[in-house]
Amino acid sequence: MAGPPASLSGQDVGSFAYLTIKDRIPQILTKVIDTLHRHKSEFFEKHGEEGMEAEKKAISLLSKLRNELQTDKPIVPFVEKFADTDIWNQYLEYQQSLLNESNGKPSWFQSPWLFVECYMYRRIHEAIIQSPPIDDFDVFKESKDQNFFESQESVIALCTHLQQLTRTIDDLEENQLKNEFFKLLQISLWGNKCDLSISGGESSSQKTDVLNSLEDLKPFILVNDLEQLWSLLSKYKKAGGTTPLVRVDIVLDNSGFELVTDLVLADFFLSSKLATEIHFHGKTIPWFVSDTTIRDFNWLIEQVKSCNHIWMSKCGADWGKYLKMGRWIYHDHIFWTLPHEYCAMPQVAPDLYAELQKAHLILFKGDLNYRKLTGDRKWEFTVPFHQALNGFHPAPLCSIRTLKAEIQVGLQPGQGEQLTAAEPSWLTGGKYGVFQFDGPL
Ligand SMILES: O=P(O)(O)OC[C@@]1(O)O[C@H](CO)[C@@H](O)[C@@H]1O
Ligand SMILES: [Mn+2]
Repeated sequence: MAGPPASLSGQDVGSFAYLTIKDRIPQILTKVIDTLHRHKSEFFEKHGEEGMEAEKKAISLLSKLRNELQTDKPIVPFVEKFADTDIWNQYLEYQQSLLNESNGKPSWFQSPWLFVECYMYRRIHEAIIQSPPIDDFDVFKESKDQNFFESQESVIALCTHLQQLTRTIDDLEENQLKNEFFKLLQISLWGNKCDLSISGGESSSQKTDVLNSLEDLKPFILVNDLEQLWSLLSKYKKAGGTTPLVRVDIVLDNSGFELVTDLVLADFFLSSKLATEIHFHGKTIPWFVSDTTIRDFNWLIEQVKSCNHIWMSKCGADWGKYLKMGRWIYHDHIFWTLPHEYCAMPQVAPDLYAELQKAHLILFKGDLNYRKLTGDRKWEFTVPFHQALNGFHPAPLCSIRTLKAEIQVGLQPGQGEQLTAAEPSWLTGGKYGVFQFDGPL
């Protein structure tokens, strides 16, 4: 049998991968440098001269990185010792070995896009950890927080909706409950439109009322496996306590508005008794601009809790309690910020794979997770999702993703071609979305 297809790469001039490496990534780096500049006086107040020196050092390392990228220099190994340094450098050697026949060195435009894009964020982190005492500065924190504040109205609307729903949830008929479940899943899907790396780090918050737009957005869901999710979870609920623990894992994506939609969904899982335990998975380092770290997760819940709105603060208080009681559990693992595709998880991070195997359902949020699930490869549009997962089946899983990269599998024959003819940017504009399920029911 033929192996999986080639990786998306900057080699394909004019592709979204190429344009990302050429334009979007340098733009993000420039923004990071600017952020450090703007915090100069804060570093001085906190750390004196040493803080100023550290800022200078980080900026010079980042400028060097931007130059390497823009002149398509070879990818160089990491020097600073960190928890994942050896794994990263081994992966770099592996990429090198793939090129050995042609005697080339992996460079920015010649290597797989997934690899170089992850590498760029890891190099930003290296520049920061090499610059103590500002080595725990999150260069993206400001924009993540801004995204949350700018989405305030939508957050209030969502929290109010959730609180009204949970007050009467036990009286709902099965069909009504299913309807509400589908609504919150769709909100979580469209919440994924708001990531900050696609907009080159520019503000991209939620300003419209998603709740009232769901019907209008339905035609843009290209694969809709929501029924499978319902069958799977309602089966446990109907069995009435024969499976006393029902665990749903959510592999988080972006902080800000998207995280609120995920927490609202996670709250609903518990209130509806469709699940008894929610496990969240976040990033250990700042990643793809808007991704959630433990600091973002705690910060956001604290913000929701201390807000001057009765239903919003009630949500925050409930969420704090879930965490205290262990009904919500937050995990992080270095694997999520490695460049590997997920089919490599059993070898690279067997502990994480074993953890995921305990779930009854795993939800993978966002575009980058989709790219890693499918290996970021040039699959035909009609290849089944199960096949593109390439052996990654820890538990029943579902990708909840708006399309922001030139990759999509599991479509009907002709569907992809029709979309291409009608709307050339359908794969990358974030306008379309999928709920794509894999697993036994
Ligand atoms: O995973 P997310 O937050 O949905 O999207 C991350 C993302 O914006 O980053 C890349 C562009 O730099 C794209 O693959 C993708 O659209
Ligand atoms: Mn993201």
